[in-house]
Amino acid sequence: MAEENCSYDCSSCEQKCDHEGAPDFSVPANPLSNVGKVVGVVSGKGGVGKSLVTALLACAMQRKGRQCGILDADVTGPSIPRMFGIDSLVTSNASGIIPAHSKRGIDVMSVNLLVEDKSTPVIWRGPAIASVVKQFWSDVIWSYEDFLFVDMPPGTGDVPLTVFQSLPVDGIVIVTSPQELVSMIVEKAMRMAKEMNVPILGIIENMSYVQCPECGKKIKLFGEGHAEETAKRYGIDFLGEIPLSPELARLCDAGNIEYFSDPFTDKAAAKLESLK
Ligand SMILES: Nc1ncnc2c1ncn2[C@@H]1O[C@H](COP(=O)(O)OP(=O)(O)OP(=O)(O)O)[C@@H](O)[C@H]1O
Repeated sequence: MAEENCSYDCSSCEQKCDHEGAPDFSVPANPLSNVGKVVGVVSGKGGVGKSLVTALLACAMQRKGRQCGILDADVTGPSIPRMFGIDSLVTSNASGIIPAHSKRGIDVMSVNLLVEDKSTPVIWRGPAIASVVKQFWSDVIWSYEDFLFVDMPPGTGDVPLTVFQSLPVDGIVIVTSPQELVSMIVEKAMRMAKEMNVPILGIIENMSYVQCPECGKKIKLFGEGHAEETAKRYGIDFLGEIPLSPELARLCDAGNIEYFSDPFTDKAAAKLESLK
């Protein structure tokens, strides 16, 4: 069969050809790596708090006694090291790159840990960025991780595609904010996940409300969010909402996100536990 007419679905095809199944773009992990579950964190657009949710999920699972790592695939906007207050450079040996460690032992790999001057912009084309992400999987020694969280760049471009094709992703968490067209974002993420054969673990809404410090009332700054009803409509788990919190912003800026006592990711953490 001509290559352009091939769906790579050999289960419904009787043609004899020289390939079996879809082309395999998977990249081998570093031989010294030992990774349990790989969880991608995605969003429809930038600035909705995807990196923050990635960090909070890793902190929540680490608190539960699970060893966690974060692969920062948001190469052009890496914010994970700053949230954890990591500014040293990573080191390497003959076997690979050794990730940095946060104060509470979360392993982190990010472009920002490779450059002295953190304000140097990464001005690379898509294929170069995608190749770096693959190296973060193949060259980094993720020596023992129960969970490796991948902070994806926003959208459905080159890099998310590379991550889905190259890494053994066990599931994705979608992060939305109340301002967004949630159903469109969820639909896009669902289609991509389906095509890539990756399960959607659920949706988390960030910046859902602000809690009045005087009376405790929840103020919906951006109006009513639609993440929960959208999740229901598509049969996806709604994993919770995170308020806009000045304390959280302050801890992020100070590199102390691990000290945020966070009840907001409990449901998501329980879902991740169930992956075991
Ligand atoms: N719920 C929140 N409360 C307080 N600050 C928040 C909250 N969510 C996000 N922020 C702050 O907003 C900024 C953007 O968040 P973050 O880097 O997680 O977004 P992002 O979706 O990963 O963005 P991008 O994809 O463009 O890198 C950060 O400085 C973070 O500290």
